[in-house]
Amino acid sequence: MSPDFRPSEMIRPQRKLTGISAILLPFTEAGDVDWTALQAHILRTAETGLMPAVNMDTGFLNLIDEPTKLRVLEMTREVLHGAPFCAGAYSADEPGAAWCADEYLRQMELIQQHGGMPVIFQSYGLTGQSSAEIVTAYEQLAAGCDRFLAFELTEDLLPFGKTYDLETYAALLKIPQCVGAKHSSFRREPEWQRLKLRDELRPDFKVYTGNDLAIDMVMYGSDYLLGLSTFGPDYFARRDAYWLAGDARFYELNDWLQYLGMFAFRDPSPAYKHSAAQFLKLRGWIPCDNTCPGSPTRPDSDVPILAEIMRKLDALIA
Ligand SMILES: N[C@@H](CC=O)C(=O)O
Repeated sequence: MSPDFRPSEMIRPQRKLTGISAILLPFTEAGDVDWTALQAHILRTAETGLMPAVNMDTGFLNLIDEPTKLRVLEMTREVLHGAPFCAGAYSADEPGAAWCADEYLRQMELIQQHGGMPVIFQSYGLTGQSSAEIVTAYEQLAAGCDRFLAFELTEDLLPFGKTYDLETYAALLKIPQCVGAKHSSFRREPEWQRLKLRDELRPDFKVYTGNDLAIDMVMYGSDYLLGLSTFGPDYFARRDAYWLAGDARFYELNDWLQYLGMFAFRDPSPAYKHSAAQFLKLRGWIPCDNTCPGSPTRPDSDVPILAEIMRKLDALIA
């Protein structure tokens, strides 16, 4: 990092944060999607003031089939009655696949028809290209919509994830339809660099932290699009209100949410989705903590630890 780069100078107190929450797709004992619980969680999230994001990693976008994706979009539109939401656009493929703009454009069109803003979920075909080709790919997608979010995902969560070089990121900032980007490298430095670049080149562009291991990146100018917030949109909404008000209670609430994030996203991090299900069951919000077939699980011994964190968080927002 260059010597002129001082994160402490980037802190932006009392800022109104934009929070987007990647909704967990819940499952029943029989292994089917629990549509009732999903509907309730989308609504609960929107009612706290966070924008729901469906069909993301937390929604098992790379594991669910087309009818399920479509039904999630339909349900989200119905339950939100015109309130804004985001949804992942993804073209399922294999290592070595060629870039497939047509399938992305089709998915983006579907999302927009349902009233959502597309989030470009990475794929082998997208990230397997050169930096210049990746920029061209986003430009192609921009021609198909008014607004979209880009998304850089850590390979720790999905093997086709990629963190772009800064030149590529700067090129994304030049695409008018790309109004923001979720950054999930799970590292602070590249996100600080992106914030710096954003401030220089395009201040209205939103850098959404996807760093569940450093949720205080919002203090430095990031907004957020997190999976962790699906565990407790109410906790996050309160934390954000404390930040806006300059209320010292922000810090302890953030500390406990971070403890939850560190625990849930520990190695193997893709199992965080089962941690989310265990936590939502403890909260009484879903009846079953089954996760999507094919997704890794956590041991039952995690449950008492999650319960202790939940009790602390509940006390902090009481
Ligand atoms: N939970 C996120 C992934 C991590 O950043 C998502 O669903 O996209």
